Order: sequence, then structure tokens, then C-alpha cells
Amino acid sequence: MDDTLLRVEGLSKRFGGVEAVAGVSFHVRRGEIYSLIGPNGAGKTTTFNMISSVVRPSGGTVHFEGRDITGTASHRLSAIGIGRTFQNLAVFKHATVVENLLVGRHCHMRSNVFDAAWFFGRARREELEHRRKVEEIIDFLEIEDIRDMPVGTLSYGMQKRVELGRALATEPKLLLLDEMVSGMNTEETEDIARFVLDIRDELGITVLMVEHDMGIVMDISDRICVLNFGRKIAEGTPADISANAAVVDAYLGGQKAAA
Ligand SMILES: Nc1ncnc2c1ncn2[C@@H]1O[C@H](COP(=O)(O)OP(=O)(O)OP(=O)(O)O)[C@@H](O)[C@H]1O
Repeated sequence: MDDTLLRVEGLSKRFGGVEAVAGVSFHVRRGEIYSLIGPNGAGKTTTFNMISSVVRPSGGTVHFEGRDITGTASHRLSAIGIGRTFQNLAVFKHATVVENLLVGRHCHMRSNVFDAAWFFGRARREELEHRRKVEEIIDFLEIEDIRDMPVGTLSYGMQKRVELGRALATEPKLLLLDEMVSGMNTEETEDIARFVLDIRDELGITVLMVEHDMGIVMDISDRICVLNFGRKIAEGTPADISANAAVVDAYLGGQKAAA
């Protein structure tokens, strides 16, 4: 059986004269933690945004579970099993943790106030089910003690954890994590690394992440894809990638340019 969950084929994006992504192909297998890395401006975020339909590709395709999902409206993605977090926090700061997680359940809600179901109790049963799911996530992410706090009053690391919870509340098959640990301290980063491993191992969710933090990438990825100037320059296990001369060159080249 084909164990490919996500297949990206020849994905390209031009912004005016800038070739941000130029014919990138890779696939993510079910149950993998797959990372996309590369120096600043390599095209990671643009690739991620094309997969999650935030940016329309200039060329190429994205297949999920064998179906062509290129250009699918981004609000439809959670319904087909793709959840994501954003580089800049995307939480409702005045709402509580529980309320933020319930928002993640929205794609699974069938009843609304105009439904006859309101009069026959289906909506009530549904709501109980959504709350049960949210409680599972609160338990899983160990955020019981902050459940009723407005998210804006929490530390940055905790707000990111709530955002992760909201993505999990959509019950994704594939979770896209965009620079989850940037701006986090060492302890918060280690917590996230542990959660990502548990998300894969206990919840069975496949993970694709864009990440700058080499520590977490090398520690938890099964495979890594390296982009430079919009092109894939290497792919392999953490051991392969750290021994790859082209990758070392790409990173050192970036550091020389910044110096
Ligand atoms: N909306 C846009 N308009 C014009 N150029 C853009 C746009 N978005 C990205 N680019 C350019 O495309 C290239 C790739 O950018 P992208 O943000 O995908 O890289 P990245 O690898 O995610 O970088 P970083 O690590 O700094 O986040 C860069 O040269 C960037 O300036």
C-alpha cells in the first residue's frame, strides 16, 4: 500500500521577478515527522503557504491522500484533514483557552441555530461531543490549570501551545507547523519537541514543519528537505543532512553574506 500522505510535485511561485520557489518536489509519508529547512529567503514559508492554499502556486501540484488539492480554499483544508499553526500567533487573545479550542471544532459542527436539530437535541449532543474532544486536548497538552484564562494573559510559549491545541482540535491527519519554537526559551522548545513526538506517536498524526531551530529539527525529524534559493538541494535523515556538503555550504554562505 502507498504510504504517501502528501505529495508536492514541481511546486513553483514567482513574485514579480523573484522566483521564490522553483520546481520543488517531495512527499511526506504517513506517520512521519518531516521538516523543511533552509537559510533565510530559501522559500520555506512560500512552499508551506502553497500547500495550505494561502498562496496560489504559479506551477505544480499538491496531492493529499491521492487527491489533487492544489488551490483548494484554505478554509476547506481542516475539513479534509489538514491543520496548521502560523508563524505569527493566530489565537483569539480575549477568549479563554477553552473557547479558542472550541473554535478549532468549528469544521466538525453540523448544527447551527437555524437547524431543526436544535429542537430535537442533536445540537446539544454535538456540543457535548465537541467539549469532550476539547477536554482530551487540554489533558494531552497539560493546560488544565490555564483552561479558563484569556489567552492574551498567557506567556508567549503558552499561547503557542494553545494555538497548537486549536490545530489539534480540528482532528487533522496532517499537521503543518510553521516555526513553532521561534521566540521560545529552551524549556518551552523542549516541551514543544516532546508534544510533537507525542502527537505523532500517541495521536497518529503526520507532521510537516518549517523550522529554523536546528536542535529540534535534528532531534525529532525522520526526514528533512533542504531548500536554498527556491530549490531543493538535499533530502534525507538528520544524519544524512548534517553530513551533506551542499547543505553546510548553503548555511555558511548565508552567514558570510550576513557578516
Ligand atoms: N509576498 C511576496 N512578495 C514578493 N516577494 C516575496 C513574497 N513572499 C516571499 N517573497 C520572496 O520570496 C523569497 C522566499 O521567501 P520565503 O518567505 O518563502 O522564504 P523563507 O525560506 O520562508 O525565509 P525565512 O526563513 O526568512 O522565513 C524571498 O526572496 C522573499 O523575499
